[in-house]
This record gives sequence, structure tokens and C-alpha cells, in this order.
Amino acid sequence: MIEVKDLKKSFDTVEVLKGISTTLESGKVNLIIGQSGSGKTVFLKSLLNVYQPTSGEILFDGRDINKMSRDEKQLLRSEIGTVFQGSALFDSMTVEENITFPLDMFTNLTFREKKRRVFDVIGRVHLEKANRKFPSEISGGMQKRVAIARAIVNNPKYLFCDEPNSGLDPYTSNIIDDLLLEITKEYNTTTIINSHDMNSVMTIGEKIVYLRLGIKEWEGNKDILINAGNKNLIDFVYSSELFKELREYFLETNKTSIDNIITKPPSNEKNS
Ligand SMILES: Nc1ncnc2c1ncn2[C@@H]1O[C@H](COP(=O)(O)OP(=O)(O)OP(=O)(O)O)[C@@H](O)[C@H]1O
Repeated sequence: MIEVKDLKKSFDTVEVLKGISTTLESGKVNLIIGQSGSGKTVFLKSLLNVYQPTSGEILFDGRDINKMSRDEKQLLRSEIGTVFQGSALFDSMTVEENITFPLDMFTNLTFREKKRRVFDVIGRVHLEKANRKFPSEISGGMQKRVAIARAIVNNPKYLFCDEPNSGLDPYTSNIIDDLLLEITKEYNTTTIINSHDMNSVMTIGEKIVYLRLGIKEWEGNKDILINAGNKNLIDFVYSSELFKELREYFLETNKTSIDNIITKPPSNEKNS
């Protein structure tokens, strides 16, 4: 669990985050949503200590990041997995080597132990047949799964994903969403995802934090989103005609979640 208390971040005289308080829960997918420029990336980078907050507190399971010693910060870093936009894989390394990289960096595991862990997560993201390939030889969806495998290979407590679906088609995005949800449950991670993808919001948004102009305007989950009273949020989430109609359908039929009406693709279709 990550508790954020009155987090503020300014660059020079411009205040980008204007006092955000929220709790990002463990074993849940926590989505940070909001218009472009609302402060999502600055929020994520402040949690990751890439940016030093101007004020406020960030507690990782009770541990205040601003009061940590160097060693404690190093330990925290080893507990965090990240999936960045564009996957950020090493082009000259195979899938297996990419996934092994954090173990080489952060652990003293033996060769055999590393092989075992890498083998496990490769299976977990269904990439058994691609382990000797290079990133340029696999699809964007597969690259994203390599990035996820690399992020979870060190059993992180906290998993940060910045726009994990960017550049992916809707079908592959669904597979990535399902994978992130499954991993969150299996490993009980506190998963934080910056997202623009309204499909993700409605399918895996177990906790949703809506930012607007650096302020948290609303928080809740996908099931109460439909009845949210915040007009900015409703206009943002249901901005497309399709989603507007879907909302009307939800309201007319008293359904609260997309889970009730969507049939998922068979789970053996994992090759995207
Ligand atoms: N390093 C920086 N220095 C100065 N201003 C910054 C910096 N990083 C972000 N900003 C400003 O902070 C505001 C919020 O930016 P941020 O990147 O967090 O938005 P976002 O919600 O992630 O947008 P998007 O969805 O387009 O990625 C913007 O006005 C941006 O110009």
C-alpha cells in the first residue's frame, strides 16, 4: 500500500501537483487517469522519487520515502518494478537476457536460481517460444509482455506502469490488461498504472484516481464510476460517442460494469 498525503510539486513558480492525497492499495490495480497535462506523469515520477516533492508525504507500507536512509532507498528500489512507455528493452539482448537484467543488478542469486526465476516469469507471460529472440524480432504486444516479465522477475511489492497500452491495438491491450490484473492478484502487488485507455478504466479499474489540473477531483472504482457526480470526470471518461451510448445503456439497465456485458476472448489466445 502506498499512502500519499497532501503531495505538492512545483517547477520554478508553476505548481503542477496541488496537494494530492490518496491511498494506492495492495493487491489492486490502481489507475491514475486524467486529461493530458493533468499531472499524471509528475505524480508517478514523484512516487518513484525521480522528482523530489515540494511538500507532502509518500509512505510505502508505512515507510516515509523522505525519511529513508540511502540503504532503505536502495531496498525500496529493489521492491519496485516498472513498465515504461515503449517497453524500454535492450535491443542487443535476447528476451531472456532482458528479463535476467534486474536479477543481475539487484540480487546475489546464483546462475541456477536466476534461470529458474526467469523461466517462471517467461511462462507467466506466455513467452516460452520467444526467449531466444531479440526485441526487434517480436511484436509490440510481446515486447510489452517482456517488459512486464522483467518488471516482476524480482517479485516487486510495487508495480508501476506508464501507459502500458500505448501503441497497442485494442485486442492486445485487453491481453495486457488481463495480465496486469492477474499478476496483481497473484503477487499481491500494489499496481499503479497511468492510463489514457477508457477500456482499461472500465475493465480493470479497481481503484481509480482522477486528476485534473493537478488536483484529485474524484476517486473510486469502475463500478461506482457510472454514477459519479463529477461532470468533468464523466465528460472525460465518456467522451466518445460509443462510450456515451454505453453509459446510457448502463444507466437504463441498471448495470454498473462492463464485465456484465462483455465476453472475453478465450484465454489461450496469447500470441499477440
Ligand atoms: N520537468 C518539468 N519541468 C517543468 N514542467 C513540467 C515538467 N514535467 C511536467 N511539467 C508540466 O507539468 C504539467 C503536467 O505534466 P504531466 O506530464 O504530468 O501531464 P500528464 O497528465 O502525464 O500528461 P500526458 O497524459 O500528456 O502524458 C504540464 O503542464 C507539464 O508541462
